[in-house]
Amino acid sequence: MKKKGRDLLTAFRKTFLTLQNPTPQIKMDASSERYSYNPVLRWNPQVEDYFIKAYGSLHFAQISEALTSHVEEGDLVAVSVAVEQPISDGGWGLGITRGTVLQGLQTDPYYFERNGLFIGQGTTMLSRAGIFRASQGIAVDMKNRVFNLPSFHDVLEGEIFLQNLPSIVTAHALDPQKGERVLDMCAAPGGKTTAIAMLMKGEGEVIAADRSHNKVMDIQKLAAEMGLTCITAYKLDALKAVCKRNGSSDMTTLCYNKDNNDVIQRSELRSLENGGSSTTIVGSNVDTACKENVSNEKPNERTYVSKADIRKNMRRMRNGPGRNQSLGGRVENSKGFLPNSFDRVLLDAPCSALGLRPRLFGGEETIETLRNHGKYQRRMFDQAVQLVHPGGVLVYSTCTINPGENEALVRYALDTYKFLSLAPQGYPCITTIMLLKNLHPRIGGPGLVGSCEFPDGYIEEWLRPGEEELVQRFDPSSPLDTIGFFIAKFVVGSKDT
Ligand SMILES: C[S@@+](CC[C@H](N)C(=O)[O-])C[C@H]1O[C@@H](n2cnc3c(N)ncnc32)[C@H](O)[C@@H]1O
Repeated sequence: MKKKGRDLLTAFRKTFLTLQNPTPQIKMDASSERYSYNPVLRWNPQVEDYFIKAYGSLHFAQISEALTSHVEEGDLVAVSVAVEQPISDGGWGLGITRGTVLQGLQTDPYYFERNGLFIGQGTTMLSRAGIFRASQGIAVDMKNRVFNLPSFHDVLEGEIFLQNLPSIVTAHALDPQKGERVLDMCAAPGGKTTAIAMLMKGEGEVIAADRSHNKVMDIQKLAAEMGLTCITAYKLDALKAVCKRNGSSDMTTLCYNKDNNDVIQRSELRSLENGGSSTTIVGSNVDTACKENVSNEKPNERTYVSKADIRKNMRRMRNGPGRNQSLGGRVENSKGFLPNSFDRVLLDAPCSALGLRPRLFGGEETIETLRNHGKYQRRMFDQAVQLVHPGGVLVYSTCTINPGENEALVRYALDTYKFLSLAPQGYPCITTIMLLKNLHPRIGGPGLVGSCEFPDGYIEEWLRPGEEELVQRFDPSSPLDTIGFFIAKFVVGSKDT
């Protein structure tokens, strides 16, 4: 292993890599000449502190990550790191990262356009999947470095998590508060879940659900890596997220009383969610609602500890919590949660992902499949809406530009659930400073008003005048240079009417 490559690995695993000379098999979307990204780094504040101390005036504040899914071993990639810039008030600012690298030859007039700091070119030693999976090895063998970058080795690993700007904005739109009970319904790999937990300063309960066992393990691993113990992850089908107690999922059942003392309220809730049983469940995750694999257990069955667990715990005691600390290979199943049992719910729905960039269209989506996404999302929304108590907040987001999955979902929601109203998402924001200061950024553009008639006569209704400014639509072709994304925030009113 070359020392240079090893030293740079940690940095480059989470650094901006873009295909510079794509292999002939890769075809770009004809309408898009460039690969562009707009990722923003979330810092663990202690690391930021350490980093600034360690590197003094260097002021690294962002490392952008934008590794296309098509990078294969042996590809030539451009590597950029975004840095903090001086701003007009004399301080340091995080200009929104633009890791934009145009494709083409060096003679291309846009060849050098990038707002990140271009640090050189290299050859990938692993595929993209390999780079993000491998815990050691060389990610990129730098062939052509512009200058010497200090090694990030052992400094940032497991401490930072990179996200697209709209994803970060989504967590801020949810605006979770300390001490609240928050559900992230389609949570894997846990990017927004961890952002939510960080906004809550680790105080409260963040429940992350996904239907995939392995993806739930990814959430657990990420939460453990980031030291976010307020996150509990479950395997759960979001289409069955509402737990039917005594055969009923009556939406008006109020399990959550805002006026009550929090502790009493939560213990009552747990009791209810465990079927009203007085059994005390010993061990972790007592907060699970209606758990399949716990609710019928006898207390003493929870005391069994496998040899593997003992070995793991010994390793942990010896090494302390590290990036490889995971909660184990077991994943808890959940049978769902009681109606009105959350302060806030995020439904970051599976979607057609037509906002992702670079988007290499394989022509796989048809009008029918796009409509099917919408139907699936509405069914999930029907569940989500039941889980938020009156006065709570529900945020719906997608990474698609398809109005049928965005504005049409909002229309459906407002027309179906009269107790829902769209909530403003914050103030216009031009720098990510607002994000870091926990202000509420409104960065995306307005939603689409009107409707669309399809050839088969089906009319898809979008937003009505006045509603467009209450949602955020991120257009990937806008100067903001983000992925395509959509965020709607609903406030839940009284469900009695
Ligand atoms: C857009 S991704 C979520 C990204 C995640 N919120 C983040 O920011 O890291 C959608 C997720 O929904 C999950 N999913 C799809 N159908 C589901 C279902 N019926 N129940 C629960 N999760 C589902 C997928 O496994 C996928 O992880």
